[in-house]
Amino acid sequence: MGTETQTPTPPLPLHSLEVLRRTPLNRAFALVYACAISALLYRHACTLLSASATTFFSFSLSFSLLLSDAVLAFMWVTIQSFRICPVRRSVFIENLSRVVEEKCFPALDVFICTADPLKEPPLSVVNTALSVMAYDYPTEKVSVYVSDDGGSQLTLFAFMEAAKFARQWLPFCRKNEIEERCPDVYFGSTLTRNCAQTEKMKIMYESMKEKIESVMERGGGFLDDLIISDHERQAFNKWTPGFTRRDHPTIIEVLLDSGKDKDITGNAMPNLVYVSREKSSSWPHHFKAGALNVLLRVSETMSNAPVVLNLDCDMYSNDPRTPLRVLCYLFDPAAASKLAYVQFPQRFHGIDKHDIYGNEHKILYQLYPAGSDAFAGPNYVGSGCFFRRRALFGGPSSLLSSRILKDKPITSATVSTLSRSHHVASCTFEHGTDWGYKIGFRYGSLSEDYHTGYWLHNEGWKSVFCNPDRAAFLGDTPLSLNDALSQNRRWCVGLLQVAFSRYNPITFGIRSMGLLVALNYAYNAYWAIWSIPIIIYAIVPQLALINGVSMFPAMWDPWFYLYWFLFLGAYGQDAIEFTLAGSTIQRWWNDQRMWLIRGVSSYLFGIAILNLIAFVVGFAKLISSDGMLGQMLVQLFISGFGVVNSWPIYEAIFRRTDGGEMPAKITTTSILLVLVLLLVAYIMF
Ligand SMILES: O=c1ccn([C@@H]2O[C@H](COP(=O)(O)OP(=O)(O)O[C@H]3O[C@H](CO)[C@@H](O)[C@H](O)[C@H]3O)[C@@H](O)[C@H]2O)c(=O)[nH]1
Ligand SMILES: [Mn+2]
Repeated sequence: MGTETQTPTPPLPLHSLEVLRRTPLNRAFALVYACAISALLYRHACTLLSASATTFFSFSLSFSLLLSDAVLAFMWVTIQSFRICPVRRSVFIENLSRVVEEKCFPALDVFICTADPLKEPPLSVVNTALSVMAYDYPTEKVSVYVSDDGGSQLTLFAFMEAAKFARQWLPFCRKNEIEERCPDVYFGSTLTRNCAQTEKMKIMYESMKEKIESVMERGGGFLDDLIISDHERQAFNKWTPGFTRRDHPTIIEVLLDSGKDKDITGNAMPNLVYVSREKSSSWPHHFKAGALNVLLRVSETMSNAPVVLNLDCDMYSNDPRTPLRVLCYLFDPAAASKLAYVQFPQRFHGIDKHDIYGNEHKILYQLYPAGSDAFAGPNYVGSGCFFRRRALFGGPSSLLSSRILKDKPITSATVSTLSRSHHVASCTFEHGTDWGYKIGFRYGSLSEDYHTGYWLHNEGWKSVFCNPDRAAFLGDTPLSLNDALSQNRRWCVGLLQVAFSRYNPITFGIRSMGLLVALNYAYNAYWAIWSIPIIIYAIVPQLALINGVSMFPAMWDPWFYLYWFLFLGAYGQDAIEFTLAGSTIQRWWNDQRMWLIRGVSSYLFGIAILNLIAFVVGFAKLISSDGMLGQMLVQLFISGFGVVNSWPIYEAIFRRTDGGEMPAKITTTSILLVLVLLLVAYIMF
């Protein structure tokens, strides 16, 4: 940023970093736990080599246990990178005005991605945009770019309406110092002030909402009666008969131009630009990463702000002062030179009290990022992230063309600007360039966010995790079990694409980022291998239990206590961390349960049923033959634990009738699969 060199050393701190008190405890516990793991692996290795593993069958049994525990041990090691130095950051917005004048604030480009008007209702996308347009930030410095990968008239129409509504909404929020700047949330809350002005505003909002919803019902076909200006009509004429979401020309509409457009009190409006990039079935579009790169280039031809905020369409701003928090880092010369981005956690609204499907992802989005903040910083999670534009164009010490550094007014979208922006949004533009590989958001993984953050850290950039008490952004999260699991599956695929690439965090990352940062990344990259121990522990001990074969140390064996220590130690530490981060035990329980369910579900739902059978049969057998109970306690515990944790699945199968139930086909297939498994096991044991 051009301003960095002129800024004097801050007389007052803009931010601080504090190491959490539990750090020494974490380290000591890690040491003890590491010894316990080593002992266990040693025991497995001995069993494997000893005479008791002579048959192929007993060898496989011991091997499966060794494999499971080796994977668990590996994941445990990666997690220690988050526990070795957890920190908490604070910012002091109140000191900002003494360090920098408002007129020196950098311009801010906000990128909002949407892809499907039916799944992502335009009204909610519009609400996201309005909430950031109303930031407590010099309005003429804010530009909002909306990327519409759905290529939908519905979305464009909604934004035309939003542009009109914003002229009322922005001054209304400032004048009344409203905290909730997402109109839908504000008018939906009980705290709304009852006065004539608020009433008037609410009526305007409702009328916009009705218009947008009525167009949605009509499917967007007949807009004629709702379009008043010729200019608007011209825009919709681009939807010619051959237009589909996969094949269509670029559409760019400047809906608000801060050089020209004023709100009802005469103040400048932010820029608002609708972009639907060219699509052609013969060119790859690279999903969200592709959309973001188009916005990077289109915005470069227009406002070219040095700071870029990226938001998913369902993540509205919940705090108008968020950009000021980011400035606290950008205006600290010591921190800023290598700072690529400031990441706010994804936090969600509408989660039920106990979060039965673990949708909060507290560990992923809040706990572990705070653990990586002492080193290179948190990973980029796709939304709620403020980038320095510069960081997306090569490492901190690489040379750059000067074009990136200049921000400029949108200057009334001249013909030449518009033709340039159409050019950079075309689907052939990137062909033969570094886009997506060396610059911009990175291609090659379904989890483009993880992948991009990974490369920035590899290039030597740093990042900062900012998690204020009042959530900066609030988003939607899948509320049904099926959606939650399919989202997880998509993430796992994207992460594995990195894990199995030449540039994976272990063989490549450790050399380029150092051990601890690479382990931060390895934890995510290898997320999917949790399923190996989870599946093995969900099947093998149960089958053995049903057939009366013992696999674990008996109650009177000292190794028995090692198992308990490892299990309780891991779970206990997890539960303590979770609750210390301000959550409840119920939420933690549900979270760990979803972890197990995720581990098995990408494969088959049948496993849950196996647990139930194993538990019942095993229990009946043990009761009838005394002396066996002590021998098989660990196995019985494992399947009992499985049963308790699979509760939501049983519930979805047997009890739910509210649309969240498990499809009958899946249930039948699972039962058949389990029967086959049981038969095979019976023959083998
Ligand atoms: O071709 C596409 C596909 C998606 N999107 C947008 O990308 C965002 C995220 O997609 P979504 O389907 O909602 O994925 P989620 O699993 O909910 O998103 C999480 O996971 C993604 C990576 O898989 C991250 O990019 C997101 O930020 C993160 O919230 C949404 O705004 C979409 O509109 C596009 O713009 N173009
Ligand atoms: Mn989403």
